[in-house]
Amino acid sequence: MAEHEPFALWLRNAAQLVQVCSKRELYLRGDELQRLPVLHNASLVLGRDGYIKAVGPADAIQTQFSNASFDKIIDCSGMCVLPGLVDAHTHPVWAGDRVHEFAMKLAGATYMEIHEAGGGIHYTVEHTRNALEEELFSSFQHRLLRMLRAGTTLVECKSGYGLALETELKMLRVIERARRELDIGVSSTYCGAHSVPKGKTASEAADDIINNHLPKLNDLMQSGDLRVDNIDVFCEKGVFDLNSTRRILQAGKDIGLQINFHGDELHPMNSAELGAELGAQAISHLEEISDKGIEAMGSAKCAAVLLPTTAYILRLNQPRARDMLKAGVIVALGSDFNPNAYCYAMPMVMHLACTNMKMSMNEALAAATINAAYSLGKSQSHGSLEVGKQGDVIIINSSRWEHLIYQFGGHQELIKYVIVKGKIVYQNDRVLSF
Ligand SMILES: N=CN[C@@H](CCC(=O)O)C(=O)O
Ligand SMILES: [Zn+2]
Repeated sequence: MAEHEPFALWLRNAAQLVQVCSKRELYLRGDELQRLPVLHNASLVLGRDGYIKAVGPADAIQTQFSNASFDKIIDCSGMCVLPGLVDAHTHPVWAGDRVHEFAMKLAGATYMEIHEAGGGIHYTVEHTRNALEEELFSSFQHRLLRMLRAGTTLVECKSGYGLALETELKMLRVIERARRELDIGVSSTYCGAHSVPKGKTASEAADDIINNHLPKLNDLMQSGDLRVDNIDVFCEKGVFDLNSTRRILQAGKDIGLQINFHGDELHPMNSAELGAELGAQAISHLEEISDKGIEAMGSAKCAAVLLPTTAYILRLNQPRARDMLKAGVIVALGSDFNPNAYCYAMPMVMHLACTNMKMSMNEALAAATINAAYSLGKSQSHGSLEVGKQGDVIIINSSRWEHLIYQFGGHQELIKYVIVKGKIVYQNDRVLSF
């Protein structure tokens, strides 16, 4: 079949083209992760509508598109083409860094000791409440650009440094603006239950969220002013207990939000069991998950969003990735970018997942693409290189894709192009020479 219409991009002759999925799978788990579909000497065509039109052997694509015109052709000889990376968990809108707390933690303070002394999330809340919306947008935009340069084309972004309605809405507006104006995919999460505001109990904070925050959010969503995809709660000892968590998540689900929350991070809370029961799309952290929780998440197809940077920085127990994979849990990865875990780069996250959580490189890549997209309810359109999917692609300057994980911190030089919805949004022309 000859193709005549003009196309946006022809990525041709890639040494490897890593599809991740080839049968429109919405997630990969168990044995499916042993081998990922990788085409050798392959090409990919992106349409002007931003979607993938063809993927296949270079000579077949050459024949099929011999009469077509392209806005741009990239010769990918010696390079690899992969799906854009999906970062399934970030807190990227805030003011005031916490480098001083990093020093305290290095000196032995725990995350909760700092939190209970009024630092941690509380410190960031204070600074974020005082920041102008424009300032928050500007620093957020800069962070998104850095994520993009590290290969992320779709990112989950949480509110949660307001706690009070006014600042939570300010953060969600900033996220909404980025979603509308910037060339990066955004999944927006309301995380008003990130911490219990000073002067309130968890139950009072839950009442405020259910009676005041969520109805307002619902109005703004209905009027089209705001799009919010997910609801999050920090379910943790000394933060939101299981009962308050359940009430908030259920109320969020009732207004159409996907449940995607923090659970079983520092203490076993039975969060995994709760999430499975409520039909959560995903639960993050899970360093302290129970055996029953693993089983429940596997059966419920609730994604486990593992965050290797958190365990690394806070010196926590590593999440039990191997047990989860063995039990058929859908494992995804996120950077957890926040003032505690200051890491933008999914290639480094994948590396840590391999070294510290004992995942294979195939498992890590699937977790940072199709499974991360699944955790956001977006794997129909994102997370793999298949015809009909959104054209989110990265091209790396290496003839074996595994270098993206192997070269710890090397992604800055390796990533040559980042393409979002068929548009080149980053091109790295850095020349490495002495
Ligand atoms: N654990 C709760 N929330 C964040 C940390 C946020 C913060 O410390 O500012 C996390 O996922 O690691
Ligand atoms: Zn988090």
